Amino acid sequence: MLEIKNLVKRYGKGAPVLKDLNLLVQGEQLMSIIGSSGAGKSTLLRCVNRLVEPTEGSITLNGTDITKLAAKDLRRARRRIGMVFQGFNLVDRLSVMENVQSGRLGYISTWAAITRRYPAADIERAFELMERVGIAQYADKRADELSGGERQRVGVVRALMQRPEILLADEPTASLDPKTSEQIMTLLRDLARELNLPVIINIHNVTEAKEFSDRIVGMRYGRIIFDDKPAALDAAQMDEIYAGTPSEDRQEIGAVA
Ligand SMILES: Nc1ncnc2c1ncn2[C@@H]1O[C@H](COP(=O)(O)OP(=O)(O)OP(=O)(O)O)[C@@H](O)[C@H]1O
Repeated sequence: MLEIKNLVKRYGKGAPVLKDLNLLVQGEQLMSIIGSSGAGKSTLLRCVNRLVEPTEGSITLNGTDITKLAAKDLRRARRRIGMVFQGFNLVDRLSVMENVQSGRLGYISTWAAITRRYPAADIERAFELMERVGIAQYADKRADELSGGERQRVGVVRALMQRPEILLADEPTASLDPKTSEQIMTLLRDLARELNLPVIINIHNVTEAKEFSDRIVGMRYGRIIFDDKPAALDAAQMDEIYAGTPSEDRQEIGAVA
């Protein structure tokens, strides 16, 4: 369970971009964060693993307040938080298996990692996960030989190798074509259920968010102004979340009822 309480983020001496934000996320649900550009979606996601330092408030993951941790404990806590990126963040010249095993860095010895002598249990788990997401046949291929959708599957498996307690995905489909995007969203939704894993996705495409999420959080100017099931996201709510966003931009992302 992730519990965010009274979270405030200020960059430097600027006005807060997250304003006293509260959020509770439990297992087995795919939650999408939507909102216009600059609403604070990325900042919120990045506060959870402290890629961005929160200014005030607490972020508690299954009993551990992440905001209170010093370097060593923070490193340990970060292993419990999986992250999937828009640009996949793979090492192109390494194989799929090597990329996947990098999710276990911090668990295995540096020597084992350098010599690529991964524990048998890690190899077995990697194959199980790769088979689950449909990339096992590419284990020995270089990451840059794969398509975008396949690369994002590698990113997902790498994150799952950590056995995370929560999975954060920052615009995971923004670099993909519509059909592949749908496949990745389906995969993330199904994995949330299968692994009883809360998945939080920061996403621009409202059509996808509505189709695949169990819950949608709408942000505006650093605050949550909508938090409900997708079906509850009506025209009035959408107008509030996207007020000021040009209508052609809203059409493009499906931010119209
Ligand atoms: N490193 C930074 N330094 C200063 N201001 C920042 C920094 N990162 C983000 N901001 C500001 O914080 C606000 C929220 O940005 P954030 O990227 O979290 O929004 P977002 O909703 O994710 O936007 P987008 O959809 O465009 O990615 C914006 O006003 C942005 O300019």
